[in-house]
Amino acid sequence: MQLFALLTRTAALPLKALIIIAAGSSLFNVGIMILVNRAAQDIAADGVDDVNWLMAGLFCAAIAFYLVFELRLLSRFAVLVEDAIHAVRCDIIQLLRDLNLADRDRIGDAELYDVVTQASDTISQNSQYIAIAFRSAILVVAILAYIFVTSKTTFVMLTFAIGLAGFVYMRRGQRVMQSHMSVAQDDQRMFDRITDQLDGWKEVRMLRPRRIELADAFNASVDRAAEGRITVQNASFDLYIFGQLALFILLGVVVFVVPSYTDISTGNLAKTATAVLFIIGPIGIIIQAVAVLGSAEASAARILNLENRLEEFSSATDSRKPVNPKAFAGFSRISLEAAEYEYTAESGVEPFHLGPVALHVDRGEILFISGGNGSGKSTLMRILTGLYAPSAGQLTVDGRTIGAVNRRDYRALIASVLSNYHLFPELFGLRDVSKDAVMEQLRYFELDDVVGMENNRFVTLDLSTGQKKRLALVVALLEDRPVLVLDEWAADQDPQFRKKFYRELLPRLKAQGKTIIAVTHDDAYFDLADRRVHLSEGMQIEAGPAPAAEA
Ligand SMILES: Nc1ncnc2c1ncn2[C@@H]1O[C@H](COP(=O)(O)OP(=O)(O)OP(=O)(O)O)[C@@H](O)[C@H]1O
Repeated sequence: MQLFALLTRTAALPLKALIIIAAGSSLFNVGIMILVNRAAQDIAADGVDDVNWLMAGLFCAAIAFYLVFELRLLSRFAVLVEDAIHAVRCDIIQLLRDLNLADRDRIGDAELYDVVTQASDTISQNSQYIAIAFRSAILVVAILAYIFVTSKTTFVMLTFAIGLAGFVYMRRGQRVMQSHMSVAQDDQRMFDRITDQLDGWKEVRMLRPRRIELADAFNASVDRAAEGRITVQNASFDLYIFGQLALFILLGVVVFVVPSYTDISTGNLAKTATAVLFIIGPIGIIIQAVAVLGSAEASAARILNLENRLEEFSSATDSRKPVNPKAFAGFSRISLEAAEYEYTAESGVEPFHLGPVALHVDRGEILFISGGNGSGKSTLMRILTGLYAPSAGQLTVDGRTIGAVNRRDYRALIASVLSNYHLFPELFGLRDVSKDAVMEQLRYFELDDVVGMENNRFVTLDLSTGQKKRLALVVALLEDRPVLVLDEWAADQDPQFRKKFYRELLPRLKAQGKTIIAVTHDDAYFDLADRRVHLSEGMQIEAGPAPAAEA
């Protein structure tokens, strides 16, 4: 059972303690039943006289003890479940943080959000059912033991009937569980459509047919998800009805079949019938729990499935030893030696292949990378930044190959603004940078009027495209690392600032000893580069001489 595997993954279930608490709760529950039976027997024998205070007192005491054990069981289980969910969420986020970019690209956001939020919440919200079902199972055993003592024939008949009904019930329960899994997939598709709507807000607004078709697609995904839910609910309801029916049959067996086929006494028949009435409650709870736990089981399966995939990826990822930021601090040359990269083929489409590429950049140099759209520049930058591992050839620093063991040390050399960069509202990882240093950079990038800092947070990120890119470069420069990697940074800048970037900032950074690797289409500034690599359709071709013209 996946749910059990998930709950016991981080710490063994304290089964002994739980059984003791559940047994305590069941014991007092059975005690209540025996007291009721006994009181009924006394009344039948002696008629109703005064209140039997001893029995009433014992009855109240049994209820009080039952409550104490029951509450303890529920709270213990809640802590257990929350601990397990917390641990699994942390594990998944940790595994995700450690993923290579190439593997990260293969995990859908919808699946990730589902696992970290919805699937975990489903388990958390249903945890009390696990506890109550566990207690109910023990209670059923205890009541059956009582029936065994009262009438062995009834016990055999009941055990057989409960076993048969339980078998059929569980088989039907598996089908419900499969329906839960397909509902989760429908939900993920619906989430993708919502993302399309939110991310494509402007595009949707601008083209009415797009709005209509996207709305149709969204409605279809919502309908599908709703249909799936109805199927699950109907199946759960069927299961519940089947369970109830089985219970009535059970009662019928005791009242009609048992007296006819056994020599049970009237007194024992009454006791057994009461016991069956008492067993109906816990069996009913187990029935309800199985129906509800189907969704928890499906959620646990989704969580463990994602975790397994992440673990598979992480076995091929970078070493977990602590990063040594000084490992390559004194480097002289970064090189790519016949490096190649190929994306994973998706549904029959020929994957893009980069390389072989051979290049080097020496400390303090400026390397430009140029090429047409889709020629592989960004892919090359991801290799140069250590985000992608080359599928052939190698990335080296002063002859040392960069691989799984030292890739994180290598990345500590580099600050970057890549394509699809993300601006964080806070200066994460830059706590030691003074506010003055930040303000100085903001002034240099002419952002001080629009972006302020408060408590290490930017006051706003509501900026123009070019301003956002400037802010991303501010953050990269504050990282103060020896190598700066920029992917078409100047593309969104106005001509004045573009000139300032090429003619003032880059030479200044070079003078400070920074190594700069930049993707650029600005051929008017190619003369700045110490060397240039040109790509065409993934192949490295000889870079032409840089135009001498001053922009
Ligand atoms: N995650 C990915 N999975 C599969 N293929 C990809 C992926 N990212 C990019 N590609 C493919 O790799 C090729 C090169 O993309 P890349 O982004 O490196 O080009 P580029 O030179 O930076 O283009 P541009 O100038 O348009 O930004 C493209 O044809 C693209 O389809």
